[in-house]
Parts: sequence; structure tokens; C-alpha cells
Amino acid sequence: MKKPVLVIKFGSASITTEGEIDERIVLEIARQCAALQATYNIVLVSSGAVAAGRQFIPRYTGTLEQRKAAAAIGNPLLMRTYSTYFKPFRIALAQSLCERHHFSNRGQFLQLKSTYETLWKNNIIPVANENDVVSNMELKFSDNDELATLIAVGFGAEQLLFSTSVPGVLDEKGNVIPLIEVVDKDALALARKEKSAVGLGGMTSKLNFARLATQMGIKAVIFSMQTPDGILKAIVGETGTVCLPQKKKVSSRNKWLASGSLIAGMVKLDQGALKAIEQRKSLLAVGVTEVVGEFEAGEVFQIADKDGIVQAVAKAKVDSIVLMKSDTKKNIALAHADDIVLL
Ligand SMILES: N[C@@H](CCC(=O)OP(=O)(O)O)C(=O)O
Repeated sequence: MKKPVLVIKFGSASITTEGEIDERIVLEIARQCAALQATYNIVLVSSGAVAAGRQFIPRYTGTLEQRKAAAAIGNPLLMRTYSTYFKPFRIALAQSLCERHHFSNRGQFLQLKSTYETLWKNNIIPVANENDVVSNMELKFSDNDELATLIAVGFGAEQLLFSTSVPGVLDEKGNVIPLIEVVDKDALALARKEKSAVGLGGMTSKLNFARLATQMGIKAVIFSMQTPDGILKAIVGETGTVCLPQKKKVSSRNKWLASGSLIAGMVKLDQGALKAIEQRKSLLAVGVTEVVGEFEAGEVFQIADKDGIVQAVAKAKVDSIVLMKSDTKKNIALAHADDIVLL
């Protein structure tokens, strides 16, 4: 029988201490993955290249150029550390540096898939990271939370674990919320706004991606590697915040649409347009209040309410640039009802 896929994402803050890769944490990742390898096909998505490499760049201020250079320095250091600590468990690792087109282009995604399958057959664990060295602002993933979600949705993972610097989603008193049944507006409001000094994502990003993953039937857990046996406990829901998978049946086309939507831009709609798509009507450009990012006709984009909470995804009939021209906007159908998936 085919093993279920498990995607575990480690944020920069969760695997580094004072800019250095924390070897104690990497050893823990290795030990716990070794215990899970017989049960799961594992993908590790690891940040930390920039954090590990930036110390070698004098007067580092975090410009995009410096981040790219720091990633080029830090990625091999990161992989060397991972390999060193997995070796005693007789597990070899493979590096997978990903770019957006590896997911937006179906053919390239299928290549990636077959490579991972070959690795798993040989008991090798792929370690994915964004290929920062060649990613400019237009091409980049928003962060590795997005990359991990793309991989989880694309591979139909059973679980998606996000390791972060706090032990889960916290309530106002700072206590971990153990269970989120549906990642809705109220749940998203729980996300604390601040991010760690070294990471890109933050809790809002994790919950937004947890929302998409759970809508696609994947269980998502937000936890910390500071918790003893953090990964092993997160999988069985004994630590962190568990976001339950939704029971809806999602066709593979709609899964593809949903994962594709992570790639392109987003439109925010007024109330009338949101209501119309809920009633299974086509989306007219007149209801668009804001366009975030860019997409072309045929690409998939996200549809959000005024607060940026994603309500649906759809395949565009026109380029986003057309929407910017308000004089021509009124009569244009942006997406056909059949090409809209409500989340
Ligand atoms: N690709 C970058 C990580 C970017 C990123 O998403 O960071 P984080 O929010 O810490 O997961 C790196 O390896 O440093």
C-alpha cells in the first residue's frame, strides 16, 4: 500500500538560534523523522538558508540582493547540517530548490512529483526550499508556508505540519488553542500580527495556508520544535494547534485550481459580487474593489472579501491588468461560474 504523504515545514526562527542553525533542533528533526519514515513519505520544507548565510555578508541590511546572496551561502550549510544529523539514522536527504513555475506549469510539477516518488522509493527524504538565488520579487513564493502548502496540496498529503517559534496559535492570554475546527474569519482574527526577526511568514500566513490545506482535506498543525517530541506529538494532535480537514469531496481539478491559486494574484470583492458568486453566478469585474498581484487570462487567482480572507478561487478569463483600467471594467466577465471554486 502507498504510504501517506507528510509535509513538515520548519521556519527560520524554529531552526536557528542567534543566526546560527541550531544543531540540537536538527538532531531532533532527524530522530523524529527516522521514527516516522516507515509510516510516511516525508517532505521537509526548510527555511533557514538566509538566516544561516547572512552572517558572512558584512553590513547585511536584508535587501533582496543580500537575501539572495545569503541564501546561496546558507543553503549548502543548511543541507550539510541536515545530512550530518540524518546520517546516523541511515537516512540520505535530497535537496529540492523550487520556483513558482515548478507548480504553475503542470508538466514541471509532474516531473517534480516523479522525482520525489523515486526518492521515497529509495528511502530518501526530499528537503525543499525556495530557490531564493534566482527569485526576484515578481517570481517568489510569498514565503515557505506557501511552498509547503503547494507541495501538500499537489501531493495530496495527509498532514501538513508548520513548525514555528511559538507552540501554536495563541489566545489573548497567551495560551495555545488546541483545536480549530474550521479556519474561518474568527480563527484568522486570532493570528498575532508580529513576525519573528528572521522569518517571512508569521501566524497570519500559517493560518491562511492552513485554511486552504484544510479545505482541500489536509489536516494542518501549527507547533514548535521546542516541545519535546514536537513532531511525533503534533501528528497525533497532542501538541500545537490542530486545524481539522474539511470533509468536502474535492475533485482533483479543483485541487489543482486551488493550488494554482497560490501562484497568482488576488482580487477583493464588494458584498454584492461575493453574494453573486455564492449563488453560483459568474464574477463580473465591476464587483472588484482591489487587485493584489498580477495574473493572466487562464491563470488561477484568489477571491477575497474586503479583509483579504480568501473565499474562493477561480480561473481568469482576462489579464488582471485589464481590471486596472476602470473605464473598461464594467462589462467584463472575470471568471465563468464553472471556473469558480468556493472555499
Ligand atoms: N527561503 C528562505 C526562507 C523564507 C521564509 O519563508 O522564511 P520563514 O518565514 O522563516 O519560513 C530561507 O531559506 O532563508
